[in-house]
Amino acid sequence: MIVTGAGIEAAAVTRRFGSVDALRGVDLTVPYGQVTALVGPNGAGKTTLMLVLATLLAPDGGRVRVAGHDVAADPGRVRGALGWMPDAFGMYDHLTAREYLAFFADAYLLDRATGQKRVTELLTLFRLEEHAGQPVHVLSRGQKQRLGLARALVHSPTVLLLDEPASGMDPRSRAELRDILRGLAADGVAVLVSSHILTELEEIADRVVLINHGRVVGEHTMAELAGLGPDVDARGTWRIRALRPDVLIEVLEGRDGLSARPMPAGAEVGPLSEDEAADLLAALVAAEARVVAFEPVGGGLEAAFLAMTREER
Ligand SMILES: Nc1ncnc2c1ncn2[C@@H]1O[C@H](COP(=O)(O)OP(=O)(O)OP(=O)(O)O)[C@@H](O)[C@H]1O
Repeated sequence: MIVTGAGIEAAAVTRRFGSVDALRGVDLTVPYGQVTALVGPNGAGKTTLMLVLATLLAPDGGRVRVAGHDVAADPGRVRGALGWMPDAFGMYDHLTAREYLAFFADAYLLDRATGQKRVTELLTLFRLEEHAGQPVHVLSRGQKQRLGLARALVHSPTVLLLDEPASGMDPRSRAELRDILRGLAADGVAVLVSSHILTELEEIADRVVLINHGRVVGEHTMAELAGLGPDVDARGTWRIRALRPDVLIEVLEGRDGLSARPMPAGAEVGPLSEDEAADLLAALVAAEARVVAFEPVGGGLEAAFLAMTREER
């Protein structure tokens, strides 16, 4: 395990497709021992960046080191140190789940005994033992996602890249994914994960890198985002429940320019800053709406995401 430097160090990375500048000078550091989230709207450049980091797409300019190795000069060493789970990946459908993992253990040149032990460990970790003998094509989407993550971990990588890993997973699998990623970070692995499911990232990630139009536009620790205060230009959606929903709706309708969506026994309102939310709560209490819940949806990360994309909507 490399303990100095960072798992990923990218500087001024550019990549163009025809007339589209997908990456316009990305600087990114992914430290060991942490989960870093890569968050941005559709088309921001996340997948393009992940492909560059995974040595699968050559950048036009800039410098990228993964686990201390240059992606252009030393792609073999990068791949040896890197676990990669793309958002859509091929499966060798007629192999069984166990054969599939054993194939990758061979590809990473693990000796037979170590490979078999590792495959069994991963089948257990991802609750796939009872499917070990089944062909991959009969697995459900969520089971395939779990197998894909197991595949990425076969060679015990020190840097892990995951593009939308939670899509298709049920709540239990997602909770397990969270525990597995936290466990890998605790073991010193540098994890970079992209996702649109912001509430989940808040539980998984230590820090978030916001990307938009091919550039990094913000970096925050989760602790910073949790503490976004009234002086921060970030507005989020708030979920309100009240024992008198009729009074709640009356107050919301009486406030000019407020965007509200009714929900069972309450409403979602926003985007609102913390200051505006505090004013609204005071008005609801004064009107005796009997408020039992008033909370931000998605928390600080959603607020930061909405602030980043607000100008475009
Ligand atoms: N092979 C390609 N050929 C042409 N344009 C491409 C190619 N790959 C990506 N692009 C363009 O580059 C930009 C960034 O795309 P990218 O897939 O990296 O975004 P993303 O952030 O992963 O988006 P999403 O959240 O929708 O997956 C987009 O404008 C996209 O159309």
